[in-house]
Amino acid sequence: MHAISLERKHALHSVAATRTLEAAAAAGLPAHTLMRRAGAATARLALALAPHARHVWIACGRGNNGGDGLEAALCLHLAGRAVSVTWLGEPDAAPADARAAWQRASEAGVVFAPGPPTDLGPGDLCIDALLGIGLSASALPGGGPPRHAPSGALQELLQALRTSQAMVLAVDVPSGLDADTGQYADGFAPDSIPMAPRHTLSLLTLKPGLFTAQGRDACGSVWLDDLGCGALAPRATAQLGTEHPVNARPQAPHASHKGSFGDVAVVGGEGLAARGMGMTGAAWLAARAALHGGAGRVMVALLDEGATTAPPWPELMLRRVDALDWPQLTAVCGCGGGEAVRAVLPAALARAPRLVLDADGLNAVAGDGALARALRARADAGLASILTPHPLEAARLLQCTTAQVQANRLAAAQALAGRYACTVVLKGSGSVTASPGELPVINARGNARLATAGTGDVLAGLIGARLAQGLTPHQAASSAVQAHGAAADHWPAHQALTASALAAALQ
Ligand SMILES: NC(=O)C1=CN([C@@H]2O[C@H](COP(=O)(O)OP(=O)(O)OC[C@H]3O[C@@H](n4cnc5c(N)ncnc54)[C@H](OP(=O)(O)O)[C@@H]3O)[C@@H](O)[C@H]2O)[C@@H](O)CC1
Ligand SMILES: Nc1ncnc2c1ncn2[C@@H]1O[C@H](COP(=O)(O)OP(=O)(O)O)[C@@H](O)[C@H]1O
Ligand SMILES: [K+]
Repeated sequence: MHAISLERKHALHSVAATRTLEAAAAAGLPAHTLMRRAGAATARLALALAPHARHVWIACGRGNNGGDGLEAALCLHLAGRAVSVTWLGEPDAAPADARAAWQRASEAGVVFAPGPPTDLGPGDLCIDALLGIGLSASALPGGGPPRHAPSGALQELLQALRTSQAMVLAVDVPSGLDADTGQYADGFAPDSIPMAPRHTLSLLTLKPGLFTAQGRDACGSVWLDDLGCGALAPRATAQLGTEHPVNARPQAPHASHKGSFGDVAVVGGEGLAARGMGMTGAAWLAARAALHGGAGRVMVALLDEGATTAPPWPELMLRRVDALDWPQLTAVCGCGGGEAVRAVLPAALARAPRLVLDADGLNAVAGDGALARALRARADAGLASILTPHPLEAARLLQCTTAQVQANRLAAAQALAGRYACTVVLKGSGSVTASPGELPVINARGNARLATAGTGDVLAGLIGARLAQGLTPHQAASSAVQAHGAAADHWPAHQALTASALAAALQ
């Protein structure tokens, strides 16, 4: 068992892949072995997390997730801990593994109670073994009419886990969360983020939904125990994090010059005169991030007719769009681009060998079939493209709703990558980078301090810098997303995180 470090990459497996592994592992082991291992692992982690708990309360559901909880109760009881269990199951209706666990726990004298002890305090521990990967998919948003609604008893136990002052350890997955998508099933989403610390012990595999959408808030710290079956794991569904260098310009040769690190041109920043909304700041932010991200030369082509302002940073060079030498550039197109960016896109799509398309550049493609076809054609011409939509922009590109994108972020990013034959970064908590033929990467770095205007422009600039320095689109995008998130994670608590400061902090 180990805590999941975000400093290195990890394989992620869908529920279906985990079920395949579970079946293969169970076939080679005596009956009930996996559940006993799961219970023992849960008990070990419980003892490590709350060594001084006066009481451990375990909420167990009717299925095998509840069976893991019963096995954990037995181990903790045998270790001399004060344990009580609330079990929603019945021996006659329980699956075989869970029934055996109930029998062993009962015979050993584990205490069963209708609800949690009334005096659970901050030093105590709750274990959430209500629902695991058997959560019915029909209850998920968009999954059709729900077969289940959470019963009153289940709701009460969930509420007790969420309002308890005691730390909560979730077995396999926080109950009600879909382990594939990170979305709660209907009726399971909490009203607010719980105050007590959360831990999640994922069993057999790490699942993608633990790290994207609602997953990060639901899980807290994530641990993995492969139950001794890691060697049987099937092909990964996705990857958590990346090991590409956080600093994309490590140990450059002495005989380098500024042309060795690529030219980035940021094209965007509609002026105030066009529609009464000045967005030139977005272009400067992307340019500054490209500079700090290690690009050799950074140019800015503002979509601001008649602007004669000097660059706010002298390292940045102003260019008119018609003076851009497209074939030599990595173009970052769309940041603050407004309506004006539409006119520039045909040239950018046709001529830029490396293109990062952000914000209004994406909206223009979503609303114009000719631009969409031009984007799609770039792959056949050997031109590299990266799209960086947030969920609303992704929904426009996929002609669906934001809720549908969020319902399965991994699938949405992969669908976009397939549709446009390019790399896609679907932003938001647990950003997903998907590219045709590559394992998608979920980034679990970053936090809500990034939810401030302009951080997306900074990301686009950083991706551009990495693409200009020769990383593949998938590497450039996934490593930049990780570096952007890591910068936010390391941000001093007492210091405001603004997009400008973030751009300057990048390396
Ligand atoms: N087998 C093994 O080898 C191993 C399995 N392991 C463990 O088993 C877990 C998977 O167990 P599982 O398949 O029994 O599913 P589980 O998560 O307990 O849920 C099923 C229960 O929930 C109910 N239910 C479902 N949806 C619902 C909803 N929306 N609202 C309300 N109720 C809902 C459903 O009701 P039913 O459909 O029966 O009416 C049933 O009672 C896995 O996460 C891991 O912890 C480990 O020990 C490793 C080895
Ligand atoms: N809660 C969050 N957790 C992690 N990352 C976040 C969160 N909120 C925003 N971000 C990140 O911040 C950036 C915001 O980008 P975007 O929505 O395009 O903003 P803007 O257009 O203002 O620049 C994205 O990289 C996104 O993933
Ligand atoms: K659970």
